[in-house]
Amino acid sequence: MILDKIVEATKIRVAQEKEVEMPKAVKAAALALPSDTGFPFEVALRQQDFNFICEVKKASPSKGIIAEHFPYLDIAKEYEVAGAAAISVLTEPDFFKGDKKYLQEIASTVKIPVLRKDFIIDEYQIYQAKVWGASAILLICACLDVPTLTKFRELADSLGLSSLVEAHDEKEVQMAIDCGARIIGVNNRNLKDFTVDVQNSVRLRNLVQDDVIFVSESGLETPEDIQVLRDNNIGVALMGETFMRSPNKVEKLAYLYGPTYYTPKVKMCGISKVDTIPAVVEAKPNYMGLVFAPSKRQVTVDQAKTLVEELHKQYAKTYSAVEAPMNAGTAQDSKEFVQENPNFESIKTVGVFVNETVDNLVAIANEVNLDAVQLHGDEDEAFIQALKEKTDVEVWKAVQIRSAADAEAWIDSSADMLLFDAYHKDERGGTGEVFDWSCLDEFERPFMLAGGIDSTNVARAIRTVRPYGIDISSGIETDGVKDDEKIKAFTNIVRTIAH
Ligand SMILES: O=C(O)c1ccccc1N[C@@H]1O[C@H](COP(=O)(O)O)[C@@H](O)[C@H]1O
Repeated sequence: MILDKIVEATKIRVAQEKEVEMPKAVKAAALALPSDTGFPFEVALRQQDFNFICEVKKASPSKGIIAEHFPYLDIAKEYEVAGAAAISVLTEPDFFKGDKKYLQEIASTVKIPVLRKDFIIDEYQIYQAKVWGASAILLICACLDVPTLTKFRELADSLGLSSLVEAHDEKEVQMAIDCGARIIGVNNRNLKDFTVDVQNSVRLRNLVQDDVIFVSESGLETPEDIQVLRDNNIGVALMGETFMRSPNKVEKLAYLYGPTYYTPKVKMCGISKVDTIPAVVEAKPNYMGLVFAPSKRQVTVDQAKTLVEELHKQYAKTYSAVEAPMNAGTAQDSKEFVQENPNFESIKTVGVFVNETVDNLVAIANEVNLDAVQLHGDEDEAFIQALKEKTDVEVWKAVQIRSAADAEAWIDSSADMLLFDAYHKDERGGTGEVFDWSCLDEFERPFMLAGGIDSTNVARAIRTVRPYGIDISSGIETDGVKDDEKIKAFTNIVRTIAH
């Protein structure tokens, strides 16, 4: 059987590797790394109602070479952008053409957790996985007995690594349960004859308790396959070949997930240069944000007026012929055009302030022609109510989140919109830091999600949090400057995944 051959080759490989890197040294290096990881692989696999582990795989014994051209880092980055929960990386060299460098480089590049996919028969390989940056290892029931599975799973736990324990039939599922697995994967491929039957994981699902993460592996290809898993209480799919053969992995994952049935509003914040306006107009977000608070993105009232006027002018020029053809071109300026075409919706403008007075807020909003003011300071409910009495512009309240209670405290606020951002001791916003979105799991009011949103996490943000809108600032910058290419890429991702 092929598995016996792989295990024999693995024994030889591990022996050779031990000659090159002494087990004592590898163990010491692994033990020197933090073990209080919080098991990000497991956390990620529970984050959404359905999650994908996407595999970086060059070849397999059953299919031969899958990817002649193998830009493994680009593939991994694309999986992250697409919204994969985790990435599986083959390190087995003889049969799967894997390599430790794939794991090392991918783990140090992406922010999502990485699984070492290999044939683990020796503790040495678990220490290696830790040193190479993995968050999880694969343990295969067909290669190990229950005492060894248990010992390896416990060792992985002690290092802060999760174990995906793979089974193929009833007996092996029982072995996985007996070794205390918290994640059980059922391989739909029979390693004896390579036949694939997606129903295999469905058939074995009921043998595993609900509190164990259940992964269906191999042979999955279509949205219908995924629906079958969902219908049978299976929340994770591990897929390799299907993704490897897809030229556009973002589109592929969106297709497998199916429609989101909503499109979040998008606010692009911290626009401070007229040069950026064409990219914003082309991207067509719902809101453009201008920062009036002290910040590297701060604009004066005069600069803001120019930016808003330029935005409306360029927007009208670009879209009026399509969206308001009757009056296109007759108005003298953009303000006049908007007045003459009340149904023509340009990009709305939001001013970002920290602890500004009510009078100043009203004056600036009028002068700049803002549609909303976003309050990022210590403004309380009484302040918001006082402000709302003096202006018709929308009032948004930004709240820094450390716990669910921080959001809950604002549930009854009279603010027109709540915006949740990452907590920072010294900064009021624009930090590029992400907070724990699970704090918003129970929050039942529309809100804007901010804080470190970028192209690599927006797909998961939309699918996991389903916010009313997404607010992005540093995520569309390079070296602190707004980047037209990032604005474009971000927009394409949101359009591809949310519809
Ligand atoms: O962007 C700023 O410089 C800023 C300064 C002061 C208050 C708020 C600010 N920006 C807001 O911060 C969040 C998150 O931004 P990021 O994507 O994490 O960089 C967003 O709401 C901005 O409007």
